[in-house]
Amino acid sequence: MAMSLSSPYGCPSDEEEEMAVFESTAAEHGGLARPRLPEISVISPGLDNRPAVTGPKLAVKSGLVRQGSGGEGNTERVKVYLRVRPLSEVERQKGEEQGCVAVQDEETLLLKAPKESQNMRTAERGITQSMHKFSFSKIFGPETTQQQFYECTMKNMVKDVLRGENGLLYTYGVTNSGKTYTIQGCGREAGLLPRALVSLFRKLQGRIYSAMDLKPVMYQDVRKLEPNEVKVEEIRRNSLLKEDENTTSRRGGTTTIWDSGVGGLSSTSNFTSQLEDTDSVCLEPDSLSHSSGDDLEEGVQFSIWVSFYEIYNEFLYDLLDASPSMQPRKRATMRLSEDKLGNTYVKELTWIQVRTAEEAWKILKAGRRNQSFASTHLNQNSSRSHSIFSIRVLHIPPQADSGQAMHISELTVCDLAGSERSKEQRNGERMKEANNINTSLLTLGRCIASLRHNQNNKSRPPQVVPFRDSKLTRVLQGFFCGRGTSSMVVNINPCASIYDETLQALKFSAIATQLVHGPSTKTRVAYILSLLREPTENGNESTVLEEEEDESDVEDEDITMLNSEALLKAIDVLKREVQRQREEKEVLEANVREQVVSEMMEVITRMQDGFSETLEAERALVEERCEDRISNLQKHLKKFYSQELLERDQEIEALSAALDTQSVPTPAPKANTEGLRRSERLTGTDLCRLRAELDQCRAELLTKTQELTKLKIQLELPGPTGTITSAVDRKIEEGQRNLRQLRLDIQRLGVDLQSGERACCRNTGGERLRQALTAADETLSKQDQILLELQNSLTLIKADLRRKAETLAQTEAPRLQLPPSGFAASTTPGFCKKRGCAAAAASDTENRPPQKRPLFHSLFPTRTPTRKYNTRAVEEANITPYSRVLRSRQQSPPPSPLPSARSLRGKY
Ligand SMILES: Nc1ncnc2c1ncn2[C@@H]1O[C@H](COP(=O)(O)OP(=O)(O)OP(=O)(O)O)[C@@H](O)[C@H]1O
Repeated sequence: MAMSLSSPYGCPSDEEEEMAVFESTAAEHGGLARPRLPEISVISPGLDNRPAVTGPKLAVKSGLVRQGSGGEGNTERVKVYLRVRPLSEVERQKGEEQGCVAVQDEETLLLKAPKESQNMRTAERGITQSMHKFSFSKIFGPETTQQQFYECTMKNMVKDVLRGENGLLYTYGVTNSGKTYTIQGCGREAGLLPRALVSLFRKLQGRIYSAMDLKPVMYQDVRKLEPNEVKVEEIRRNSLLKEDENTTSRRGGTTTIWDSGVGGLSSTSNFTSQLEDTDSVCLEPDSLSHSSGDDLEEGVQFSIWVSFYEIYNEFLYDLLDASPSMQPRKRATMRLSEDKLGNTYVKELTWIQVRTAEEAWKILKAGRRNQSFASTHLNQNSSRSHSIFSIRVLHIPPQADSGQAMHISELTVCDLAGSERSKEQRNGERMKEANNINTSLLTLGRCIASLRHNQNNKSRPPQVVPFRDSKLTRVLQGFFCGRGTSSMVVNINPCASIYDETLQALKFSAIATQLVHGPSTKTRVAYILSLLREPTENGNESTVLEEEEDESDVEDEDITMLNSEALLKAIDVLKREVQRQREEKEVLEANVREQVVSEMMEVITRMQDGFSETLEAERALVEERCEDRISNLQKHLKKFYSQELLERDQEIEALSAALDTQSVPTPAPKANTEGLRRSERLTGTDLCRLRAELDQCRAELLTKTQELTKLKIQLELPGPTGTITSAVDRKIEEGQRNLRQLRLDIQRLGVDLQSGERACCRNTGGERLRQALTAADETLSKQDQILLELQNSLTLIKADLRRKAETLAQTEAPRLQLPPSGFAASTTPGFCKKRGCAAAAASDTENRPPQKRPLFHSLFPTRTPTRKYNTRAVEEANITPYSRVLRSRQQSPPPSPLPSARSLRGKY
């Protein structure tokens, strides 16, 4: 989401500006209400007449709180310094100098909107003023030197940190306004940080604890290191220091590109940056000459550790962790964690022990090489991240081993990234950075506004301060909540072209100027002392404490000045207080737990109801689906079996048709017969085979019938009758043999058909098959009948022929004396014999016609022997093998033709 700079600070824009926020803008100038606005908008904490926030009730009473610039009775306000940087030559040539920034006095700044600014346009429409007045703790003009700035801003913080206080200094401003210049410096113009380091080490001369066995960890704890851990620390420290030396020796304008971890290659660290111009901390000879460590605690030694990290695109990167490489690589991010008291700290942050300012300087430079810089349209070497350099001072008492408490104090210097209109960034990565920078600065602004609101409205319920909304505010939270004091340096650039941005930055800082510090370490001491003055249970105040009260005033509220009796008393009071607070908390916790439990129970009940409803609905749905599936299955099964039955019926019809026509080949089993059961497939194959054999038999029968017909015709024709009859006899015999064979085959086929029909016709149109087979049998019977008739005719013919032969013999007897040569053969014994044979055969045939009788006997053993042959033959012809099957069926109960739908369903 692109954000413009119009209100990234939690400040309303000019249009929405509230009088309550920016204090007495109109009231100061005659109370003119809109639309007639005053010419100048006055934004100043000093002009706030309302009583500023008071600290802890009893702390004020005892007068322990330091007086701030806000006047008597106010707690100490947060120091907000303004630094105006000089215009560069190029900027002057571009006409940037339009007198829009004017320092009126040490605390007052006047802004006049230039012609082209947005502010001037809105002012011309009467919406806002074109001039704005701001007040700050101190304003530093363009001519201010680094040394002067240090003296007025950070020098005291260094003193405080050596006394055991924590301090934060952060720079804020539009990009290219001089923040990095102020913190780190440029060339020989060392900034606040190197000066602070030099000052610190000068004060600690001879008091440095050089062993590395005590290391700061977590929020503000100390850990004793094992010898092997000390070695690791030594290696890490030396490698960083060596890295600086190596880099210095190969310095020549090389640029290293680092992968920032999130958005690809976006961080550029230029070796020829401002800091690299100096190999050592360069300060004026007399700048810190008066520094001395006289006010340090007696016998205490100091171990100094530094860390350096940045917040880039809402990710934390350790700037001292990276080993140098010329290859782009992915940097590891760090996480924020909380100790058991809820204090936020950076987990796995590298802390390096330094023993001199030079070492600290080298570490700073080594870390800076890993920092995210990029070129923007306003600044060639713009910081794209918030960089945080921390110095932790371990106050090691002389008898540290004897269990005497060790103390830690910290000085943190934060160089915030410059705010900028994100829409002016054409590069996607720069735009993303700008958005993240603006978002975190916006959160910082909201936090400061909420803190101010809470401080000004003690009687109302406090607002939640959104520290958790950004990494920056989370890591700085402690400094806004009593961990120490914070100071803000607002940097501005007097260029006319960025007037609107400068105005917004100043409005943001105006809110910060109204902040007071949270209860500091000192005020906590005051709080303890105030507890000692609390009325005792019998209503009298502690006399010991009354004595100590004056003393504490005199001794500048130092608790260590109290005598042991008072301290013991204080401890007792504190113990009681702790006990009381614990009990309070327990009651509170019990209430909270009760509420949580009841709410949870409600939620669980609601969830239970919801689940039951869902379960019911699911069950109904599943039931419905199952029913649907069952009905679908039934439908499909029904369809499948109907189809199956239809196909079988068609097959049977085809079979019947084939049997009827005797010429149409039996249709081959369909390709989909694979799905049929094995028995059905076997039956189908057998049927085919049987049909083929039946057809063959019929064809043979037809041939024989034709031959018989031919013979009959031949017999009617005149000719050598003996030859003809004998040939006919042979043929008849042959035909009879064939017929016997055929009948045997038919009998076998009948049996096979019977079994096949049993297997196949149970579920199909068996009736039709039966009819077809009956018809076939009838045809066969008719043919048998014809054959019988033929045989009878043949017998008659033979008898006729015999008679004729006898007649002929009688008529030819006289001629036997002189038989003609043509009849010699017929009068030969062979001939007679043949004739005799023929007669015998005829009589035999007559006595034993037809040859099929034994076959019919075997086929139809039930025929009545008393009947005449012809009747029997007809009967036997009517009793076909299939009719036997039918008869046997009629005797046994018929199988059910089709399985019921119920049995099918049960089967599947
Ligand atoms: N007081 C000053 N005297 C002389 N030159 C200055 C002063 N302040 C800033 N400059 C110069 O102005 C330029 C921009 O300064 P600097 O890089 O410190 O800005 P910045 O606010 O840190 O920018 P960014 O937020 O983009 O990092 C630098 O060239 C610096 O040397």
